[in-house]
Amino acid sequence: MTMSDIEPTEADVSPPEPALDESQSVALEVDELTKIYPDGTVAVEEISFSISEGDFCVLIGPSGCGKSTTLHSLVGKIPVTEGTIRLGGEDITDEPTYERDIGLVFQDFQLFPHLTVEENIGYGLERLQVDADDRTARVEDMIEMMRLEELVDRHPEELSAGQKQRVALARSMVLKPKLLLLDEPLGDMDYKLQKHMERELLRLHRQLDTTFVYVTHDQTQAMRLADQIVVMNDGKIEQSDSVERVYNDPATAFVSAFVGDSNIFTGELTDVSDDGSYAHIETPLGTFLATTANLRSEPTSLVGERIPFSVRPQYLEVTDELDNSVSCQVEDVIHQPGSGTQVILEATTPEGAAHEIQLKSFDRIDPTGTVDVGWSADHATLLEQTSIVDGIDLETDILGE
Ligand SMILES: Nc1ncnc2c1ncn2[C@@H]1O[C@H](COP(=O)(O)OP(=O)(O)OP(=O)(O)O)[C@@H](O)[C@H]1O
Repeated sequence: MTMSDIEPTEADVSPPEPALDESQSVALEVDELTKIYPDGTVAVEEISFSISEGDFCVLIGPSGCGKSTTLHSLVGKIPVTEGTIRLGGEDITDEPTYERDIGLVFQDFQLFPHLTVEENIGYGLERLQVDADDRTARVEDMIEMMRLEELVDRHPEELSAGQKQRVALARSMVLKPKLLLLDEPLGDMDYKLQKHMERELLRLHRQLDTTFVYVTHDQTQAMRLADQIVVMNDGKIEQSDSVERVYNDPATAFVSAFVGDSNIFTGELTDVSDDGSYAHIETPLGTFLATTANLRSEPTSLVGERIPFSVRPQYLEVTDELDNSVSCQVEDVIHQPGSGTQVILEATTPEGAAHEIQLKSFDRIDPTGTVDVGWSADHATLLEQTSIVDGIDLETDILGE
């Protein structure tokens, strides 16, 4: 089979969109930030990203990847080792916390227990010696916006988790910061309350028109909230992009596996089409055609190398008429009301090794049958290699040698 024998069935490879809308101005710019703790731990290493004004940016990544270190560096709670932080164009890297114009809402809210809701909200303005009339007007505005009118005289111990969160937000927002940082503020809430508070946060974000940076390790929450997602892994940034691009065009194998479900195949890149858009990957399950659109390296420089590609479950179809197909045994059919059916399949290599494949289907699938599963080359995204994904070694555990 030569490359020219195969034309992709869906030639809808659109050029990559810019991560940031260029009509918006940049609120925050982090450039080559490194933090090494006194014991020598390199918590973040040369990370760079920027956020447009008014955007809701979510920082995600597994535990220990450096999210809190990044947040605490932004707010000035810890000194950075190298790099610069700019807010609204101004270098704030060495400024003290109170001069940074950045608000921070903690997971446990850290409200003052001896103060009422109203006093908690007004506390920062009083410390800044804002005059009494202005202070009263701003606190009243916040109370109205956060729908806290009925609760102004209560103390924090008399509030629910959701109400505490609204007070914590009000206390930060009344100071009109340029940037609001939220450190897993919904982490301890039950599922239903979390969903409710997510909607509240989105409403407030729209109303306040402030730039938000929100930290979580919950990727589904990130997808619901974010305009922009920064995916971190092991102290580095894997991808900083719009939600759509992180999901549909993951830059690395780590992003593909961490954000949403994906099928990852690994094999040797054997040849590249004349225009460089597609490549053949020879895997133990067969040779597949995949798009090179997301590769950072020149595709021809990867000929002969082992490289993964990913296909999202919704892009697999029960057919042998697309660019790629493989015969699979149906292992499990899980019906999910409202969102179709998730099918777990198993493809077996000639050597007898099994490879699990997931697909979403609205068709009826015989739970005991064998099916041909196919996907177009444009939905098979070649990825830059990251060797460890959530403890899975792509080289040895997924279609390894
Ligand atoms: N004060 C410190 N001294 C030394 N190492 C630290 C310190 N604080 C954090 N670390 C280390 O730095 C790395 C990044 O930690 P960080 O808390 O930023 O990660 P995280 O992504 O926020 O994790 P989690 O989601 O679990 O909160 C980890 O290896 C952690 O052990």
